[in-house]
Amino acid sequence: MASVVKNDSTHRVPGYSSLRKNLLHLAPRLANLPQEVKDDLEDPSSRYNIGWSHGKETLESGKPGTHHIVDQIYGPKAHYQNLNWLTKFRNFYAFIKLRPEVPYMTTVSKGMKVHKDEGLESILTRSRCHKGRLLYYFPAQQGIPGGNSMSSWCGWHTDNGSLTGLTCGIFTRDGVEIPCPDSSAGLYIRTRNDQIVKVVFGADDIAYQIGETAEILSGGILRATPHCVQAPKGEESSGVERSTFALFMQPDWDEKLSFPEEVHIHKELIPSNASLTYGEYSEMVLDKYYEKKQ
Ligand SMILES: O=C(O)CCC(=O)C(=O)O
Ligand SMILES: [Fe+2]
Repeated sequence: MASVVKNDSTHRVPGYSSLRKNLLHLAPRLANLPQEVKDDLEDPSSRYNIGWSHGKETLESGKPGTHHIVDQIYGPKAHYQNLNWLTKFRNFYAFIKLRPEVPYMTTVSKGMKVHKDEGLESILTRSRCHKGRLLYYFPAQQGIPGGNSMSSWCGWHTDNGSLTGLTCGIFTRDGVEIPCPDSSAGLYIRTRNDQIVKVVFGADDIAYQIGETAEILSGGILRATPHCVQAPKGEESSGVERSTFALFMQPDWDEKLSFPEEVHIHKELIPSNASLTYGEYSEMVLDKYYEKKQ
């Protein structure tokens, strides 16, 4: 994990506490809308990267990602312009309110030089393609095979962007916030020396994870953080849902990336000494995790 930043007087995001709460409480509301409303928010042409997505992503060697997501791309991007889904669901203008965090978060990446004279910070600062994802985890069915595994809510994976900012998730039952009955539920990461660690941070803090693009562009100096999400277990956990928000900071779609000779991740996808745009690279990775575009 890159770091956990305290939302204290030195790093304060104005109004963060209420923005977080208001946003996260929208997740169960959206997830419980009638199916036809959610169908209308789907966008297959972006391979469910914006709008409503339920069980479309495949993580951890063929295991479906059991999480359910709503995404919004900030800023213009031809690839995503065919669906202005915000106009369909006005409440999600809350996403836009979190936008001022983007430059704040990029300061974390200060000093991470990705090639000769270009820092990750400048690539991320000029990017208009940061992606917000409101996540909702449906209550886990108790007593099903595999339900006890550490990755029972979301399979092990690394994020595709450069740096991911995560809010502290909330647990709810029927949309009402509750303390989680099982303290082992939540986000886990694997460290560089192969230890599995539960990520614990405060309601007003933001956790940052390193993504694949930062690993690739730094030639492996930075390492993408493998992570998964565990569902709560036991009878008293029935009906417990989880909601959180991830901000994937990533280069612009058209940003030309020079990949180092030695690539440590997605080796099979990236030709050696490749010069790809971030968009081309993303499409390759999406082919791996989603059904190929027809
Ligand atoms: O739910 C979380 O805390 C993490 C979500 C996540 O890993 C993702 O959306 O890529
Ligand atoms: Fe992730």
